[in-house]
Amino acid sequence: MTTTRVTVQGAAPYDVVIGRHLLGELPALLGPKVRRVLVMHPASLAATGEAVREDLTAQGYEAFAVELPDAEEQKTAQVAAFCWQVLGQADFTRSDAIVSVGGGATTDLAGFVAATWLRGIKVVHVPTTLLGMVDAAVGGKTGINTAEGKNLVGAFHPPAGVLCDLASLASLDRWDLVAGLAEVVKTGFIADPRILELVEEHHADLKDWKGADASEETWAVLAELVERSVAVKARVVGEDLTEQGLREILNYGHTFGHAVELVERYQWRHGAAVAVGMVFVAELARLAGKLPDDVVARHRAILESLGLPTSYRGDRWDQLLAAMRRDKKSRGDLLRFVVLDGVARPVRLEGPDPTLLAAAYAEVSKEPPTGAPGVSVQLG
Ligand SMILES: NC(=O)c1ccc[n+]([C@@H]2O[C@H](COP(=O)([O-])OP(=O)(O)OC[C@H]3O[C@@H](n4cnc5c(N)ncnc54)[C@H](O)[C@@H]3O)[C@@H](O)[C@H]2O)c1
Ligand SMILES: O=C(O)C(=O)C[C@@H](O)[C@H](O)[C@H](O)COP(=O)(O)O
Ligand SMILES: [Zn+2]
Repeated sequence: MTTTRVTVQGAAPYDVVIGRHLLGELPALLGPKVRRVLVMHPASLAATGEAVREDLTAQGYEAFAVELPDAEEQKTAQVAAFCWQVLGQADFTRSDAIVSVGGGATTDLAGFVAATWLRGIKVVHVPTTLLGMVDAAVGGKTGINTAEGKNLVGAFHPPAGVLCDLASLASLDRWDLVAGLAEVVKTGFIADPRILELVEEHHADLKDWKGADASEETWAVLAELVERSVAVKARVVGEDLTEQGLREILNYGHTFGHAVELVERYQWRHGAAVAVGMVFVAELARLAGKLPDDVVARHRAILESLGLPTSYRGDRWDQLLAAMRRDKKSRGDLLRFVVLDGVARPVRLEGPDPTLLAAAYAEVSKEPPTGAPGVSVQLG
C-alpha cells in the first residue's frame, strides 16, 4: 500500500504518516538534535517496544525503554511520577525525546509525561490501536485520570510526528478494533458522512475482525477509514488546538461516555462508553427538537451492527450526573453538550432542562445486570 501523509497545522506543524512498516521514518520525525530517547510501552507490547528501542540504538540513539501497566491503569499520577524518575535518572534534557508505542492510553500518558518533563520535551507517537491512530495520537491532548474523573489532569502538547503503522492492527483483539471504530463512527457523524456509508457497507467484516487473515478489501476499507478520520481530526485541531470552540465537536458522545467509564471504574473500553454516549446525546438532541428520529435510529443501527453497546444500566443516574458536571465543557453549573442538528452538523446544547437529561437517560437505560453490584462487562 502507499504511504499517506497528513500535515497538522499549528505553531509547529507535524506529519501523521499512515502506511506499513514505518519505523524507518522515526529519525526524521525526531529531528537532528535528539540524542536520548525513552520508548514508553505497555507490558502487553514488550516485544514491540523492545524492537523499537533496539532499532533506535542501531540508528545511533541512546535508547531506553519503560514498561507501563496496561490500558487505563497507566493513566495515573503514580505512573507518571515513575516515568519522571526514569527520565531524571537517565539525565534527559530538553533536546531528548519520548517515543510512545501503544494504544490511546499510552499516547495520553506518554504525551503527558513529555509535556511536563522539563516543561516540555519532544514526543513522537507510534499508535498501535485503531483508536490511537484515528484519534488519541493526533492533536496533542494528553492526560491522566484522577479519582474524580477521566482526563482531569493534562496538557495540550502536540507531538513532533505520528506513525500509524497499519500492520500493528493485525494483532489487535476484535473488541479493541471495534472500540476504535466507535471514534471512527463519531467522526462520521460530526464531519464525514462517507465514513458512515463505509461502515454501513462493511460492518460485518469489521465486526468480525480477523487481523492478519482479514481480506484485502477489509484492509483497504480500514485504511480509508483511518485516512478519513485523521484528515478530520487534523483539520479540527489545526484550527483550534486548545479547544476554544471548534475542537469541542471531537467530544461528541464523551460527556456521558466518560461518566460511564468512571462509574464502571474503567472496566469498559473507552470506545464502548463513547458509543452509548453518542446514543444518549442523539436522544437528547431529538428530545430538544433538534435531531430527527431517523438520524437517532441510524446511530443505534450503525453502532449495534458493529456490536457496540447502545444502552446502559438504568440505576446510575445520580453518579453519572455528578461525573458529567466535571466534564471539561461545563462552565460553572452549566452543563454543555455537543449535539447534532443533522449528520455532519454539530451544534452546542447548553444547560438542558434536567427533565430532558433524565428523559434521554431513560431512552438509553436498560435493566441493571444481574449478579454482584458493580460487576461490569467490557462492551456493555
Ligand atoms: N488524547 C486524545 O485525543 C484521545 C482521543 C481518544 C481516546 N483517548 C484515550 O485513549 C484511550 C483508549 O485508547 P485505546 O482504545 O487504544 O486503549 P488502550 O491504549 O488501553 O489499548 C487497548 C488494549 O489494546 C492493547 N494493544 C495495543 N496495541 C495492540 C496491538 N497492536 N495488538 C494487540 N493489542 C494491542 C493494549 O495493551 C490494551 O490492552 C483512553 O484512555 C481514551 O481516553 C485519547
Ligand atoms: O481530541 C479531542 O479534542 C477529543 O475530544 C477526542 C476524544 O475522542 C478523546 O477521548 C479526548 O481525550 C477527550 O478529551 P477530554 O477533553 O474530554 O478529556
Ligand atoms: Zn474519545
